[in-house]
Amino acid sequence: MVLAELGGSISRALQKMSNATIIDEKVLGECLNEITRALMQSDVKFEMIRDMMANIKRIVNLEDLAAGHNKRRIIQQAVFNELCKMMDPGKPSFTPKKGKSCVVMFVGLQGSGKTTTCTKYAYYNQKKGFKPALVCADTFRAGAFDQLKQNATKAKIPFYGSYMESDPVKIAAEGVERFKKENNDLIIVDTSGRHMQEAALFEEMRQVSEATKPDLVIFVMDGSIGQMAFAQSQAFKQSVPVGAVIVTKMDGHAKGGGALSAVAATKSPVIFIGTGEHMDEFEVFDVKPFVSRLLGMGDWSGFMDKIQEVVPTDQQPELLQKLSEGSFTLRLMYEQFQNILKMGPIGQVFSMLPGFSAEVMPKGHEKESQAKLKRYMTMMDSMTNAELDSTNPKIFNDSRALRIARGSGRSIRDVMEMLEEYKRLSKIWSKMKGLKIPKKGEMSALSRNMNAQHMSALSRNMNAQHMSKFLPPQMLKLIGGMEGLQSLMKQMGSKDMMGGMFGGGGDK
Ligand SMILES: Nc1nc2c(ncn2[C@@H]2O[C@H](COP(=O)(O)OP(=O)(O)OP(=O)(O)O)[C@@H](O)[C@H]2O)c(=O)[nH]1
Repeated sequence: MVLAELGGSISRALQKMSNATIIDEKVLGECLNEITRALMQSDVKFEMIRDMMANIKRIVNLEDLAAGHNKRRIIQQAVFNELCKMMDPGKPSFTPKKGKSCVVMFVGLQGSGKTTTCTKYAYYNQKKGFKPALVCADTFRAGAFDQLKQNATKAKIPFYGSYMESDPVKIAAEGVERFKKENNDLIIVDTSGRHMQEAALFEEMRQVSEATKPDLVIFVMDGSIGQMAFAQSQAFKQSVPVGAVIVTKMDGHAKGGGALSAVAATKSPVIFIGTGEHMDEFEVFDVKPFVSRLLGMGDWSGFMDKIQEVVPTDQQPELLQKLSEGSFTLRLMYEQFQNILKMGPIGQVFSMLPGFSAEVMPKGHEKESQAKLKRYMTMMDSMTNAELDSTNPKIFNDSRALRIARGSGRSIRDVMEMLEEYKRLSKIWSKMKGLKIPKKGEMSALSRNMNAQHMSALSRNMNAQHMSKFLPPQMLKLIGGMEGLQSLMKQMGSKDMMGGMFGGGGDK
């Protein structure tokens, strides 16, 4: 089961529970059993699932929850929090600082994707303004140096290695010294891949670590190693001070559950995931937005960042205004599809939108998904202005549907499918109704003075008082007024309040 499917299964279990008239022990038990099954199928370690379930049951004590309490929301929130807790060791990893020389050492099993990931990491940070350099201390695999050299040259990153020298400790120490002298602020050391049984190679890795004194050791693991992940990452942690994890090959059929085990075994956070063989197929990993996206709840701050990036500045206030009025029209959907098509890695963007999970837009199916959007847009091109600006899907009677189908060369069934999609999205996005937005002029001033990072920092730094001003009154009431909001923000960390609150998988 790939992670997107895991998210889908958990969302469905929660949805099934939400559809029940009364939530009693039986309904809750069934929901938790389904979630347990889904996690087991994703290779999550049994002990972790057991603890997660015990915690949820402790938080959601149905007997203690008075009738007025919103049990659905409390259960969904508990599942969300526990999933986050599983992936969050509670302490951030070391982050390199520009202009200050730092050494990052990569370790991992043979073939896990270490060498590829070293270059991706260097390339990513180079784009952020660092001066990275690569040192190849993998003298074990013939061809490792060539591979690193080739990748480094492509990305114009300086590198160091040797065809002659067979002592990795010596190469590592020399490389680090040289790049320190050359004022490179991010010196990345690639080491040989190991098998768990090879005690001598583990010793060698320990010596490289001693010689280079890394500020951060990153454990690279293949996302598909499943149940073995716990023991393997633990073995690495026992030899070198692993401080962060990168999970690779998350684009394939990786079950991904092993990643959670690696977090538990190394007590270190996952900081990036690899999603392909190419240099830029590399994503920052952030727990709450990830879980939010996994469950199809959207990643509001990520989405806001994307809006800042791609929606033309003068269209931003209008979009937010319309959303705040709750008038999600077909025209708005059309415009959003247009923006999405412009935004690039469509799967990524889609999963940030409330209502779309990664399951809806699976990686590898981007072409089909793009074609679908274009098909919908062609049908919308055959609509009248009144139809596009209406918020009432009931106006689409048989004769209108037939006209649109004929006009666009599609079948009535296609038109119906597109209208169903509109209804589904409209329901989700209507939760934005009442969203307080900056006044006219303020938004463009805001965009002029702020970049995407500022925007997400803004939503991160909001306190409950600020947040309450942005919430529709009925939503504030639903979560128990200011007091409820404060405790919810404490539980979630304010960063993803918006994603959680406006998300599709949220309250019912
Ligand atoms: N699909 C996919 N392939 C990846 C990813 N990361 C690495 N690979 C591929 O995995 C294979 C092994 O990657 P390497 O970087 O050579 O692995 P390594 O861990 O350095 O190998 P050793 O030096 O033998 O330990 C290569 O074919 C890479 O292209 C990823 O995120 N997705």
